[in-house]
Amino acid sequence: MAQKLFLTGGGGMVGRIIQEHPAAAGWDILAPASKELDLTDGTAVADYLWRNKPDLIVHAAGKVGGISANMAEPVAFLDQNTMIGRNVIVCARDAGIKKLINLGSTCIYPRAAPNPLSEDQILQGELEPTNEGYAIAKIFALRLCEYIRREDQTFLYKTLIPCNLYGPYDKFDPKNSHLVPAIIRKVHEAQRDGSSTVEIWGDGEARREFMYAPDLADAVFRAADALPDLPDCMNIGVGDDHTINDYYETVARVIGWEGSFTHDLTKPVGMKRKLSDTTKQSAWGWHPQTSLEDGVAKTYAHFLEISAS
Ligand SMILES: NC(=O)c1ccc[n+]([C@@H]2O[C@H](COP(=O)([O-])OP(=O)(O)OC[C@H]3O[C@@H](n4cnc5c(N)ncnc54)[C@H](OP(=O)(O)O)[C@@H]3O)[C@@H](O)[C@H]2O)c1
Ligand SMILES: C[C@@H]1O[C@H](OP(=O)(O)OP(=O)(O)OC[C@H]2O[C@@H](n3cnc4c(=O)[nH]c(N)nc43)[C@H](O)[C@@H]2O)[C@@H](O)[C@H](O)[C@@H]1O
Repeated sequence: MAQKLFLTGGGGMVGRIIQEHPAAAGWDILAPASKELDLTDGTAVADYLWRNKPDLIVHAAGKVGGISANMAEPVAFLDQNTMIGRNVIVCARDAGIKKLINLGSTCIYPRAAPNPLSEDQILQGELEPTNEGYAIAKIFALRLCEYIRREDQTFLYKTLIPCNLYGPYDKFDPKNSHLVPAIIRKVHEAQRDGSSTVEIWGDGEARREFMYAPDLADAVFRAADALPDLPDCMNIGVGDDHTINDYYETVARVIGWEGSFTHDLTKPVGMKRKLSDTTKQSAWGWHPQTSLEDGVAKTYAHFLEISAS
């Protein structure tokens, strides 16, 4: 009899990719959309968990977006993600569910923390203002898992802290895109329209670490089978980063567009660098397998599919 997995955020990029991972076939997955189960409704979440009693929860739901979305809606990013995190984690504990994987984000690290960012730097300094609300909500959920474990070690509530992610089912709308899907759309449209230039936000010298989301799904299923051995929180990353300009060059190469780039220095740039320390991940014996070129090519192929449909 397959174990029951309650996956929050099943309709999103990470959630859909988790359900497409080969290991998903070994689980009986419950993945209600927000219209079926609004995770901001604590009573509904408690009722759902008591009725379904999953063996494991993977918490991938949230209000998620890139730098401009975070700057535009700090209240919603803080309020919704805190409510969702509290309801999923506390209601799980109250329902006696013993296994939970919570997804954090490397945006929780102090903006001035020396890179690479290690897990012991959490709360050791001011947060990045452009996504402070979201980061506070992510820190809240991470600490909530740790406190529950501190009160009762039988609750295996652990947090995986992914670096920036991209991949199929990403958000390509400029309103809430992260960098990679934003570049894919801009360069694709420049090629389609015969434009010779594409605009980069900022000077392009900021650095980011982006991991292909299917690699995170692989780490999640590996973690599901190894929860007792995991630390309370662990970065999940590629362990190397590139400048924003490099990402634009890579996407242009993959798409085959040979134009040039301009820089809009009035645009927000966020953290100068956000590279995760993958020492714990390496000790755990896992590393992502997808190169940036391959990941971008697969994401672009998916983008073309959904654009054509
Ligand atoms: N994308 C990144 O670069 C990145 C980096 C690090 C960490 N993460 C983390 O990874 C997780 C997944 O991110 P993602 O990129 O997959 O996000 P996403 O594509 O925006 O998906 C988020 C999902 O959360 C669900 N959701 C939002 N509010 C909800 C509510 N009130 N009730 C129920 N469900 C709700 C949405 O469900 P519906 O579609 O049904 O509304 C959506 O499917 C998040 O925890 C995020 O913080 C993401
Ligand atoms: C993982 C996510 O990281 C997010 O921070 P963050 O990496 O700056 O979020 P991104 O939106 O991926 O921006 C990454 C970097 O790319 C630059 N950039 C250049 N051109 C563009 C563009 O066209 N669109 C976008 N979106 N960026 C662009 C942007 O200025 C910033 O320095 C947080 O806001 C979220 O909360 C979350 O934590």
